[in-house]
Amino acid sequence: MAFFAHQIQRSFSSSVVRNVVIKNVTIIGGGQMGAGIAQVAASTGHSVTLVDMTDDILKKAMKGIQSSLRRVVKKKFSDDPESGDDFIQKVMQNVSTNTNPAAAVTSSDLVVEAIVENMKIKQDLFGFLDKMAPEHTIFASNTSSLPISDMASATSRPDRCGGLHFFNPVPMMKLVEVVATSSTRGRFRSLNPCLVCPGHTWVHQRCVSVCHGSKEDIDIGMKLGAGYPMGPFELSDYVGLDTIKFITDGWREKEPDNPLFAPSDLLNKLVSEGKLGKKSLQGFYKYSK
Ligand SMILES: CC(=O)CC(=O)SCCNC(=O)CCNC(=O)[C@H](O)C(C)(C)COP(=O)(O)OP(=O)(O)OC[C@H]1O[C@@H](n2cnc3c(N)ncnc32)[C@H](O)[C@@H]1OP(=O)(O)O
Ligand SMILES: NC(=O)C1=CN([C@@H]2O[C@H](COP(=O)(O)OP(=O)(O)OC[C@H]3O[C@@H](n4cnc5c(N)ncnc54)[C@H](O)[C@@H]3O)[C@@H](O)[C@H]2O)C=CC1
Repeated sequence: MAFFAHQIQRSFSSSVVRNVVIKNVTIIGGGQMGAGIAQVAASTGHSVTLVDMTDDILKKAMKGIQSSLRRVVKKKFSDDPESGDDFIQKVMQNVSTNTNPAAAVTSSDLVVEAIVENMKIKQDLFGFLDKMAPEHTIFASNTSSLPISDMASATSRPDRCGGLHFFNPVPMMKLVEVVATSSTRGRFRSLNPCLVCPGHTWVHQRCVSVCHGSKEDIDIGMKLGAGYPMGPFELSDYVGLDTIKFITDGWREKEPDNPLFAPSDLLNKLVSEGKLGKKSLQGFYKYSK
């Protein structure tokens, strides 16, 4: 988890940004990714404001952070549970919540958006926050698939916009893709200038081909045969089927003839029924709370 501070501060190295000390971090979107990013930022001593649309969502996010921290301290403080409790308390004190994004960015050094995977909604958010946040504030997106430069174009600070693509579950995954744009490249140090994660096509292909084999067989085969921790259907449920659909629909718009992005009736059906995966307790599989 020390990764967060280290990674962020080393990555944003434009002349505008180089001397900014990142202390106050605002995360917009308190879903599975936003809550995880808030957790790692708070665990590394940052003062975090987590923003979402309702208090209920934020309450759920805070509960999720607390239970994830309990899992973390069980290992980290296995010999000293009291220190583990202190750690959880300190981290939780570093996180506040707000349903008003304008108020949440007034003293922010870094904003990370982790809202729905939709360009228009992300652009509207960046455009709005641009008017509210101080000049030095860096805007980052956790997008899985959308071009950062298109989001940056909605702001007056394209040289201070980038991608910070965390992986799910954030507290466990050590990889963060740092995405530069043409305005930041050279000045914005990028660890891995990967713009799009082609792994999703693989997941998508499996969705299209489920009619040729059971999902259970495919998942078990990939776990036993390829050593993956989750099979493609389990992983899709874990990521969220709405997110998977947003990603693949976006790619199809760009490359309508590419068979890799052909629509999946099964995926569309599940999403239209509100079966979004683990977060809604039903997707390809059923889950209990
Ligand atoms: C969509 C995008 O744009 C990009 C993406 O993110 S794609 C998705 C990338 N993520 C992956 O591929 C995840 C693949 N899955 C995995 O790595 C693993 O299944 C997993 C780490 C999620 C869970 O591991 P597991 O062995 O299957 O289950 P489980 O036993 O519950 O967890 C293993 C450990 O991780 C811990 N853990 C799991 N999730 C956690 C969380 N959210 N917070 C804290 N700890 C967690 C557990 O407490 C457990 O700890 P112990 O070893 O001490 O028991
Ligand atoms: N789920 C995953 O495995 C991964 C997702 N991502 C990306 O992270 C982003 C978020 O994904 P998830 O956390 O899975 O989604 P999610 O559906 O769990 O959470 C999104 C949250 O954003 C909130 N929200 C939506 N619009 C908002 C707005 N205008 N203002 C404030 N809050 C708003 C929603 O209420 C919801 O709580 C997406 O861009 C996704 O592509 C990136 C890596 C992995």
